[in-house]
Order: sequence, then structure tokens, then C-alpha cells
Amino acid sequence: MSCAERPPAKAPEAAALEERLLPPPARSGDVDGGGGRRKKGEWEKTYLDVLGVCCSAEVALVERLLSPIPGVRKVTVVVPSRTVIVEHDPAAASHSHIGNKPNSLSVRSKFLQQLTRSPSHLCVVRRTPGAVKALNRAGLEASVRAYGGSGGVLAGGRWPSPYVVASGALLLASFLAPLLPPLRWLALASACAGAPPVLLRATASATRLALDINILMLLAAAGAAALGDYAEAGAIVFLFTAAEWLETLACARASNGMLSLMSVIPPTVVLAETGEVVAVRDVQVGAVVSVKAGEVVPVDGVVVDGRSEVDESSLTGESFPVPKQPPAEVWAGTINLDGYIAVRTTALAENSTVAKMERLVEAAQNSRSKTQRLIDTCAKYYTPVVVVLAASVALVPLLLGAQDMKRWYRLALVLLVSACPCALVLSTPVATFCALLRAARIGVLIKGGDILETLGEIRVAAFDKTGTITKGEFSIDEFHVVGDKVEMSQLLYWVSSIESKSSHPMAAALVEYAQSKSIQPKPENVTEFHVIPGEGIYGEINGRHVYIGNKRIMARSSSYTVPEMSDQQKGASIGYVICDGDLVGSFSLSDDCRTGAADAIQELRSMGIKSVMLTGDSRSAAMRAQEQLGGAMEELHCELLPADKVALVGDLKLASGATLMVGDGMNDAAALAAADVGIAMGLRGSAAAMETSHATLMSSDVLRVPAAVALGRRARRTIAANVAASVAAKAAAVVLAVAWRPVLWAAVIADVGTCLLVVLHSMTLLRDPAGRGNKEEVCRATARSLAMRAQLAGASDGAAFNAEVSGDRTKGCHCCQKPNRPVEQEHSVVIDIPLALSSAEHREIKITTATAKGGAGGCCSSAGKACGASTVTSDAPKKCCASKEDSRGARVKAPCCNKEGGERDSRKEGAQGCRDAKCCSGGK
Ligand SMILES: Nc1ncnc2c1ncn2[C@@H]1O[C@H](COP(=O)(O)OP(=O)(O)OP(=O)(O)O)[C@@H](O)[C@H]1O
Ligand SMILES: [Zn+2]
Repeated sequence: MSCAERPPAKAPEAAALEERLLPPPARSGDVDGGGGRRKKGEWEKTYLDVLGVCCSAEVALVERLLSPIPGVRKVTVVVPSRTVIVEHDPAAASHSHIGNKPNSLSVRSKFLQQLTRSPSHLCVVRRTPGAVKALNRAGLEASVRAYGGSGGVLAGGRWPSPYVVASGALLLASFLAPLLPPLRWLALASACAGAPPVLLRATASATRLALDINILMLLAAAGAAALGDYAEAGAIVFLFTAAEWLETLACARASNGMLSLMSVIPPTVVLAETGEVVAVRDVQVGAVVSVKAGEVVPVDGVVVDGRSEVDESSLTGESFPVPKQPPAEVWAGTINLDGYIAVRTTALAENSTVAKMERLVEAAQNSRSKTQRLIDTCAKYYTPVVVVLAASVALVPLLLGAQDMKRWYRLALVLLVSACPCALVLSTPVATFCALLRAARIGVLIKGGDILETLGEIRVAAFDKTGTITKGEFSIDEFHVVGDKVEMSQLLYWVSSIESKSSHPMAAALVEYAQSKSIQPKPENVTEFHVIPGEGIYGEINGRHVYIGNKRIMARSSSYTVPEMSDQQKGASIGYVICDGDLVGSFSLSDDCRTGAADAIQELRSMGIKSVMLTGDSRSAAMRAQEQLGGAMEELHCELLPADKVALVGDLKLASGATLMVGDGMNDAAALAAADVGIAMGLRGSAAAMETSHATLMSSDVLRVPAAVALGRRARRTIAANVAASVAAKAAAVVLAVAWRPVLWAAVIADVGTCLLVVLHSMTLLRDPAGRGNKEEVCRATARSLAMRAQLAGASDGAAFNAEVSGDRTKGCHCCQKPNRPVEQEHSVVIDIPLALSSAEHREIKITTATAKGGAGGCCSSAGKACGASTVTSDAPKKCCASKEDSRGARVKAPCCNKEGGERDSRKEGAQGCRDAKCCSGGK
């Protein structure tokens, strides 16, 4: 059996497969804590599809049934996806269930087939047949889900149960009763035919003295039959069971979406050196595995050999191939498209990004939002109140000797049917579930319904600059020796050695710069190292005490005053090197805004959200980013310490309301936590940020921020509509019954119909909002993919590349042909620098910019390179790299007003530095 060739769709021989997927118990039992193995005594999770879970009423039942099973620690019921997650001790469970395999071979082989496509941890499957049996005995229709597979029984195309079919057919036949009166008995038969599964569940919940929809419906049907309304009784049972079936289908679609997110990691990997095939969970950190074209990358790691393009959409939601060559990072679950790569593992399978993502999504879906908690509390009282009401409607008129008792009984039955708050209870979780799923698909991991709802309330968005608005890829503009204490080579050696210990984006640029001057860093010679937040770093090398950082660090470590900036240095970040109290070097570096950052901020503005920049970098660097954004930020705060950022976030919350903070999680973890919603940037960003922030952007596409806010708003609207619909439907059914006449089947339709409606309406959240086609996405994708390819191909000359991708610029966007129009906008910008450092500088500048802007200008200006955000149509004045005026008439020099179209030559100054910039978006 060759595991290397993994035919995902075909099911190889069942026995061989079982051998592979279900290792002998001895092996899984003796795992130790070492290496890639699971630790002894760790809990495992098994996922069950439980169709009988309809609303929160069944949650307690499921828990009661499963908790007593030995080895089961925790039972979690996810109502919207009808999933039960059983956490159990594999050792205990396997002890009591050795050889105890799922009963029917057909079911078993069916899901063994699914296992071929699913990850490793599935040996647990056979250890919980007890759970499945217990649930099925209570009529809950449970089955084990192949984790990561394409959905257990829930997978689409499931037919209605024979009970539903029989009930429907009999009911239909009974409609011929006017022609042949005895046929009316068929309606009663229809009720009986559909009843068994309902009866099973009703009994299960009656035994624990709970009142659920099954009991209510049975009572209503029995009542109707007792009153002689056989047709009504049949209709109640049939409508109820049929609606349940439809709802299951709908839920199946939603949860299938979840499963496709839990991507398809192969169970085995091939070690590159030996060709040996090992289970993915046994792969150690540092092992090199080979990944052929078309295969799924099985582990997180770095490419050490080969070259390929990888589809990362399962993680980032961005559907374009990303070129990879050493030493690029790759992630488990992404697809190697067209080349061979060897990957050195950097994390165990269970710690891979996709595994963490799975855990987060799962936890998010289990968490209850405040709306949901409120509704659940109301629902708890609703049912008993309505049942008591129904009882009094039946009994009081009887005691008073009313005439038309049949009418009163029917009214009581209508109330009884309306007593299940099913739709209301489902209104929030299903919508939240779908929205979270949608968010994950577009590469935004949101940790729960509460955060989703808060996202919809956001009024201010604060952005960190370095690594969030900008790429965090600095280029060194200048590097000087100051004084004659050291030589250049010595200085570069110190700086690069100490910087190799820092994770700040500037560090990488400085190390690279030294290497380009043939100086190799020697981090091992750095005896002491620490980071001074907001200032820079300190290191001891060969007995020297060296500080590297901004002007604050200079003030701290020397008696020098900050030298005047040269003209060349305006708009850059300036750094100083201080050795034993003497200023020995200075450098300047700059960084560019990310593609789409400007559009993201414009989009937020169009949604009525104010954008603010919070940066630890210098004022000039902040201004430069602002220029590149076309003046989109409404406030700039610079030279901030991490604590200043926290304080500012607090101020924004007070002044403007719900505040969103987007950061790369390096120096703004505290600010992210302080915001109402903190979004950490990127796959590349620290993994810790992913776990501590409220939400994570899996790609570096800032445009996902407005998308996430829009999704939050949509989710809130959907939930509100769901709640309104479910309340209105109940009210309408009762009003109709009181005002006109009690029609039982109408009440049933109002009940189960709204349930279905709520599910279907929530599922619209899974789709893209109307009017925002995929075109925009595709445009951006192609643009970026092309840009990256060009980068990899070493396109040294931007011109050729631009010509290739830009097509006919005058027509507008090359992919969607929308014209790129310059947009006039005027707004004031507040620039704020903390008082402590500079003289109180707080001024407002009126900036009018004409940008060929995404939203209004052409769908893909965000695509930058391809579509040319910088394109200016013929009627707009062309004044390349023009300067603009601030309100005082002072000229603010634009170093390169829009670089989207080309690359900046860092050695040249200002406008001359703009190579191929189809410029002037900043010009008036
Ligand atoms: N490793 C380093 N080497 C040189 N300078 C550094 C280093 N780390 C920090 N600095 C200096 O300290 C300043 C503040 O750093 P900090 O990390 O707080 O903010 P930032 O990353 O520049 O900006 P942002 O807050 O927008 O992410 C930097 O602008 C830089 O001048
Ligand atoms: Zn219900």
C-alpha cells in the first residue's frame, strides 16, 4: 500500500485502510510526551452528527445521555450544526471498547471512505459507539462524523425518512375523503405513521421531566384527533417531521461549509531524506518532508528545497497562488499547485496554524453571545407561560360552562403548538454560526458571537502603522558613520549582530543591508540583549554597550542632541547607533503602504467609521504613510509608547464609541486587548497574537477589515430580522386563532415554517453580499499574484512588468473595465504628537486629494499594480509628484506621491526617486 499516492476520492480496500487509519490500541496507548506524539492522559474529541437536536431543549437531554459513559469528560452540543462534541479519555474509552466497533459495516465503511480524506486523529471513532447507541436509543439519529471529512450523515442528498414519506402519502390520500368518506381514516393513519421518531424523542425528554417541541406537537396531534379533526392531526405530524427534515438539509449545507474549512490534511507524510512514510502526527519538528505537485502541505514549515506555487485559500481566503521558494513559510492545509517542494517542519501537527484555527472556530461556535443568552433566558420562561395559558384557555371556559367548547379546545391546542420558541432560539446561533463561517472563509477568524456583534457596532478604527498599514518591509535609504570612533565595517557588524536578535521589521532590513556590504552578523557574540519598547534595542557586543533606536533612545543613552534631519531623510524613519554613550552612526529607512490599505480606509469612511493611525514611529514616517494613503486617515498619532496606544484607545472608546484596533501584535498587544475588538494581522504575525486577540486576519489584506465590519453589521441585521420574524409569526398565529378561527395546521406552519425560514435566512450570511461580485476579489487576486510572480522572477525593471499587467490603462481597470475616476475629497486631519517629546504640536491640515480610488473610481484600484490606483484619466491634471499645500500655505513635500505604479529608487530623492510611478494622485 502506498500512502504517498493518496487518491482522495477513491476508497482503497477497507481492511488496508482500517489498518492505516486505526492503529492498534497498543500503539496509541503507549504514547509518551516526547516528540511529535500526544501526551499521555490527553483528552480526545469525537464529533457526532445528531440530527435530532432541534433547539436548546435537547441539549440537556444529550448531556444526560452521554455524561454517564465511562471516560467521557465533557459533552458540548453545537445546536446550529447539530453537532455533539464528546471529549473523552482515549485510554479509558479504548479500554472498555477494545474491538467494539460501530455496528453496521455499511455505516462503517461509509465513513472509512470519508476518512481517506481526513486528518489523523480519527482512531477515536471506534471508541464511542456507546455514545452513538445511547443517542439513537432516544431517537436522536446520531452518527460519528469523520473529523475533517465531508460531513457524516449530514452530507447533502439525504432522503426524508420513511416515516415522513409514509405520513405524507397517507395524508395526501386522505384528501380524497370527500369522494370516499372512509378515506378520512387515512389522515389518522398518516399521523400514526409519522409519529414514531417524534414519540421516541418525546419519551426521552418526558422521562427527564422536560417539555420539548416533540411533546407539544404530539399533544396537539392527539388533541386534534380527540376532537375528530383527523386531517389536522395528520397535518401536524407531517408538517412537523417534513420541516425538520428540510431544516436538517439546510443545516447540513452550513456545517458542510465548516468541514471544508477544516481542511484536508493528509494522514501521512513522506520524509524527504529516506522516502519513509510516517503518520503526520508523528512528524517531529525539524523533519524535512517532501510535498509533490497537487498534494496538500501536511505540516507548517519552511521551504528548504524546490519551487512552487501554493494555494493558501483554505487559510487566508485569498484565492490566488502564492509563489514559494526557500526560505518561504508554508502552512499545513494549503495546496502545493505545480512543483516539488521540501518543507522543514516548524510545528507539530497538532500545533499547526490550521489546527489552532479549527480549535478557535469551534470554540467560537460554542460560545454564546449576549443576545443569545438573553433569548435563551426568555425562552426558558416562554414555554411554561404559554402552556399554562393553553391549559387555562381549555379549562376556564369549561368551568364557566361556555357553549362552544370545541373552539376553546382548538384555541388551547394552537397555543400549545405555539409554545415552542424554536425559531426564536435558533435566530441567533444559526446566524452567528454562518457569519463566523463566512468570516473564516474570507480569512478573518472571529472568536465568538459577541465579538461579531461588536464588530457591527464599530465607530472608530485605529490602525498600527508598521506591518499593518505598511508592509513592514523596510529599505535602508542611508547609513552613515558619525564621528571617527568606529569604521563602517565595525558599525555594520555591531548593528547587524545585535539586530539579528530583534524581531522588529527594521531589524531584518538592517541585517540584510549589512550582508549586502559583505558583513556577516554574529549574534553569538552578543552577550546581552533587550528590547526597549517604543525606543529600540540594547545589546552588548565584544564588551561594548550599544543602543540602536530612535531619538528617545538617544536621549536615554547619550548626551547628544538630535541632529537636524537632512532633506533626504524627511519622510523616513531615522535611527541612531550609540556606543558607550557616543553617537557613532545614523541611518534612515522607509516602508511602503500595503496594497489596498488606502481603499480599506476609504471603505471604512464610507461606512461612517473614522480611521486613526497609532504608531510608535516618527512623525515624518507617519506623514509619509498618510501621503501614500491619499490623506485617508482622519487622525495621526505618532511616537507613541505601547502604553500611549492603550491610553489613546481608551480615549477613542470614550469619545466615539466602539473602537476597533488593528495591529501586528508585536508592540500593540495591550492596545489590541484594550479595544472593543482587537484584530491581529496575519499568518506571519505572531502565533501568540492569534490566540490573544479578539480576531485574526489570516492574510495581510487590510481590506478584510471593512469586510469583517460589514459582516458584523449584516449579522446583526440578520439576527434582528430573525427575532422579529419568529416573534411576529407566533403572534400572527395566535391572533388569527383568536380573531378568526383556530386553524391548527396554520399554527404548525407558523412554528416550523419560521424555524426553517430563520435557518435559511441566516444562511444568506454565507454568501457574498449582493452587488459585490467576486470580480473585485478576482481582480485583486490576479494583480497580487502577478506582482508576486514578477518579484520572484526578479523583474528588476518595473516598467516591463507594468506594461504587462496594466493593459489599456486609459480604458480603466483591465479586468472589469470600470473607468478609474479621480475622486475629490476634502477633510481635515489631526496630527498629534505626545507633548513630552516635541513642542505641543497639534494642528489641523486641510488636505484635498484627487485619487483614482477603488470604491468610486474603479473596482480594482486596490489592485494597485495591475489596475493602477495611480492612474489618472486624461481630464485630471498630470503633475507628477507634485507637492501639496497645507492650510497655512506651507508646502508639504511629497517624496513620491503615489508609488503604486512603480518602484521607488531609494537612492534618489523625492520625485526623482519615483521610478515608473504613474503619479500625482496627490497633485492638485
Ligand atoms: N530593532 C530595532 N532597531 C532599530 N530601531 C528600532 C528597533 N525597534 C524599535 N525601534 C525604534 O523604535 C520605534 C518604535 O518602535 P515600535 O515597535 O514601538 O513602533 P513601530 O513598529 O515603529 O511602529 P508601529 O507602532 O506603527 O508598529 C521605531 O520606530 C524605531 O525607530
Ligand atoms: Zn424546537
